[in-house]
Amino acid sequence: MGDMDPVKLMKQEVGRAAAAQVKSGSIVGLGTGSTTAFAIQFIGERLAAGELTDVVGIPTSFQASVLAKKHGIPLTTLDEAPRIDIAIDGADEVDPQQNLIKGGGAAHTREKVVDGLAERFVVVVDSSKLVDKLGSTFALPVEVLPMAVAPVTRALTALGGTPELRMGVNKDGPVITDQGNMVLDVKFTGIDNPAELEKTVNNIPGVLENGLFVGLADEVLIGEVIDGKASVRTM
Ligand SMILES: O=C(CO)[C@H](O)[C@H](O)COP(=O)(O)O
Repeated sequence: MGDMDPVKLMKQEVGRAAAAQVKSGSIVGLGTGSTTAFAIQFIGERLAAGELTDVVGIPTSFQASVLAKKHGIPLTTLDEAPRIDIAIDGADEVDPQQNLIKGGGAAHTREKVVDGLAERFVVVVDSSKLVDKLGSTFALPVEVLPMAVAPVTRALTALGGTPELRMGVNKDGPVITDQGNMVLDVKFTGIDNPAELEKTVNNIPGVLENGLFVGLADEVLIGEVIDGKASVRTM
């Protein structure tokens, strides 16, 4: 196990467990983020070892496609693929009903398309992501057309949220998504009805998609480190 940071270790083991679920001949939705990055790496390793054949990926972001190429996973698109057998993706919060907040990497719009189409959507998280109520630790990411940032900010404030425009790191100005839009991170003091809020927010003109994933997850794999030993459990 070495000296690997425990959070990284949890992410690695949960990524490995998700990659082990991929079968030969599958079309795989490839999520975004540091946990899914391990799953992508292990799918690539299984392909290279000949343990898996005929696997193609559908990336949920530019970053996922970069990683897939690096690890030798052939890619396809939703235009070409007749189905998605399994999608593997991370989350920023998971509640006891397996509802999620996603979008910490500003990729939630494409992620919802791909994860939502998958026959089986497997979520990979470390135990720090588990919450009793969504919105208690993480602000809700909302992708917004740049020309609509001001009115959408007002509408989200009227809903009781505190929106903040996500700013770039090592880049002046706001984060720009893969679609050329901006992201408002909206702090709520706990979300009582995620299904209703998901629809209400998406109904604001200028909103492309928000990070509430309600009723989409089929399985949540949780990485834990107990007494220095990494393990994976299902929810
Ligand atoms: O939703 C996401 C990207 O938009 C990620 O899946 C989420 O932010 C979790 O990332 P990580 O595995 O790095 O904690």
